Amino acid sequence: MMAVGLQFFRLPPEEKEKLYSDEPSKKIRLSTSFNVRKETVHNWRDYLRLHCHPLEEFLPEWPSNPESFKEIASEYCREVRRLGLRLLGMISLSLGLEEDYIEKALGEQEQHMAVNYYPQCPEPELTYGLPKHTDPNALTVLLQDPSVAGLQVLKDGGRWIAVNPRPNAFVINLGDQLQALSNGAYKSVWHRAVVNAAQERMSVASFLCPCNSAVISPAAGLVRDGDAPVYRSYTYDEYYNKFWSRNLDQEHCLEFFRYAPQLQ
Ligand SMILES: O=C(O)CCC(=O)C(=O)O
Ligand SMILES: [Fe+2]
Repeated sequence: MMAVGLQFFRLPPEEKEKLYSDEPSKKIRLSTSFNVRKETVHNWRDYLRLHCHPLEEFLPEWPSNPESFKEIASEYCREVRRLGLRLLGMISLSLGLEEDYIEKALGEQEQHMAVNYYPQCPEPELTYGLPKHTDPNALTVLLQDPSVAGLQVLKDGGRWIAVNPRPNAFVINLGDQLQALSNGAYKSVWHRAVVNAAQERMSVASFLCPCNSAVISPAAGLVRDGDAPVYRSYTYDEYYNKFWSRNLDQEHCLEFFRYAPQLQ
């Protein structure tokens, strides 16, 4: 997957330009930084963002250059989805919920993929590949470049620590929707990607997302008797629009969805 992703980014600019768009609602697009329409300072990243589920619907529009892209990336997406759904089952059980609780709550989940390409950067201390953010979706399966580090997560207490690549391992990020569904028991991790002057770097992030109409609210079983839920209910559509209407590096998007009785 990494190799075919890199081949894509090595294509001549005229070829890649055909897919360029800075419109977040487009389902297949090549873009740069994070949200060029909202940012005043851009980041050192290009990314190919693809909707991946149902595959048959989106596959025809995926890049056909490099030639093997569709075949390799579609098999990768199928396997990642199976892994992600298994993990959601285990997370449900870990919360004392039925194994299929989260899967049901998220509805027929969408799946998006970001193939991230961070070129070598002559002055890496002046920028980020991706600044501090949490993932707005439910669960992210992240494939890292096996030979170049760059991902960092924020630990309690405000220290950034490197999550260096390990051979044959994925990084699993819990996203905002698992924090909301678990009523804050699981935290959606702050993370960022730094760049470096010596080497380009890639990562492939697969995002499992609730279906747009799914109504997300803390699981009733996790709100103790007499307590108010931490978050109000909302549709994922509402959440996702809020997320893309902002720049990264701001407060946690879930803060806008805290339970406030007067708003109910
Ligand atoms: O490049 C990385 O390691 C992080 C990518 C990421 O956080 C994202 O695509 O949301
Ligand atoms: Fe992320």
